[in-house]
Amino acid sequence: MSDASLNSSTTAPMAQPGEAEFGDFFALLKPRVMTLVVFTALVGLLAAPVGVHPIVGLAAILFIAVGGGAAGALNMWWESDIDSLMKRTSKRPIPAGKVTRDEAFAFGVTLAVMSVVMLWLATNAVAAGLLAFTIFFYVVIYTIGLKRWTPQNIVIGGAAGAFPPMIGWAAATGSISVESVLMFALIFMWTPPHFWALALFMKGDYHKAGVPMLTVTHGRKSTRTHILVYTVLLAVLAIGAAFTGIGGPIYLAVALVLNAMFLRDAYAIWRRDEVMAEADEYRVEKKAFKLSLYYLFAHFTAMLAEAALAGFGLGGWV
Ligand code: HEM
Ligand SMILES: CC(C)=CCC/C(C)=C/CC/C(C)=C/COP(=O)(O)OP(=O)(O)O
Repeated sequence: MSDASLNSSTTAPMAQPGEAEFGDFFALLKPRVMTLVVFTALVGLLAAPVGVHPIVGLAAILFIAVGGGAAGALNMWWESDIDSLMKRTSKRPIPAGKVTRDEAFAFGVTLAVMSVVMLWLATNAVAAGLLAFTIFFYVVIYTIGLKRWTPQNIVIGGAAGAFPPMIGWAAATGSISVESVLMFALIFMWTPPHFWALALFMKGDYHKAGVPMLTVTHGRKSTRTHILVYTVLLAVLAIGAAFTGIGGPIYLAVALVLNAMFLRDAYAIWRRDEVMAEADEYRVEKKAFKLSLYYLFAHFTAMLAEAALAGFGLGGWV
């Protein structure tokens, strides 16, 4: 490879326009993270007390997925400089020299506009407006605004990832309700412990890239305390939600088990120091991160089960 085809700030290869393959564009959509995003949107849509025609429901979920993917592509467009510095992200399509920044930008904007317009045509203006706002929030407020500026980036920016069930609910009902706001709140409170557990074992990455994550600005001990505090608040919210319109006995059982497990892990993380964590290669932190994914999946599955039973006149506490 000639020097001219290397990126000047790193030794990463530079992409040539038009050479990217389908898989490279697909990777820009952050498909793995978006699976859970799309699942929470699906639960929002199905749990709503208004029946949706299956074709309309399928179209709505597809457009929400495309909108989420577009937001991921625009995030990678803006962050290609720091992505090339971090081990975890250095193989992404732009730093790996597969897709140019201009291609990623055009791809992201096209899909973002298309997803919003199509969701509007398929469902209603409230759902489309929420999708547009979510994309804007993730790309402009979180990625361009907060992420490189404040360690509260995750706490505030996490709202972006909490909107999808509200979008799903709005696609079915055309409105926002207490139930969909509760789903939002659950993801909002869940995001900080989900991310900070990972930040603890992705040691050095954010430091190297100069991103002011809590681990970098306030240190690792403080991050451990933050995880515990947020997990306690999350448990109160998640268990309390069992006694609202999205809950019921099945949800309560799931919430009690999962929150006990998550609290146990958060407490173990808080009790540890770096020497202990280094010794077992961050086993507890890795376990908590993995559990965070099951945690959210299980809570939303339980909400879906309650809503399905309600359809037969059996859900909730009545
Ligand atoms: C600002 C908020 C969030 C931040 C900073 C964050 C950060 C991360 C990071 C850095 C990873 C590591 C894996 C990767 O690079 O792909 C990850 C994984 C993951 N996140 Fe999050 N996350 C956030 C919110 C969410 C939300 C809202 C969801 C879904 C509702 C979610 C679902 C997932 C899933 C499913 C994975 C595992 C992906 C895999 O298997 O590789 N995250 N998250
Ligand atoms: C419908 C719609 C628009 C949904 C968007 C959902 C959304 C905003 C999810 C956020 C999850 C996510 C990819 C976080 C990564 O944070 P990061 O970008 O800081 O992580 P990185 O370091 O891996 O790039």
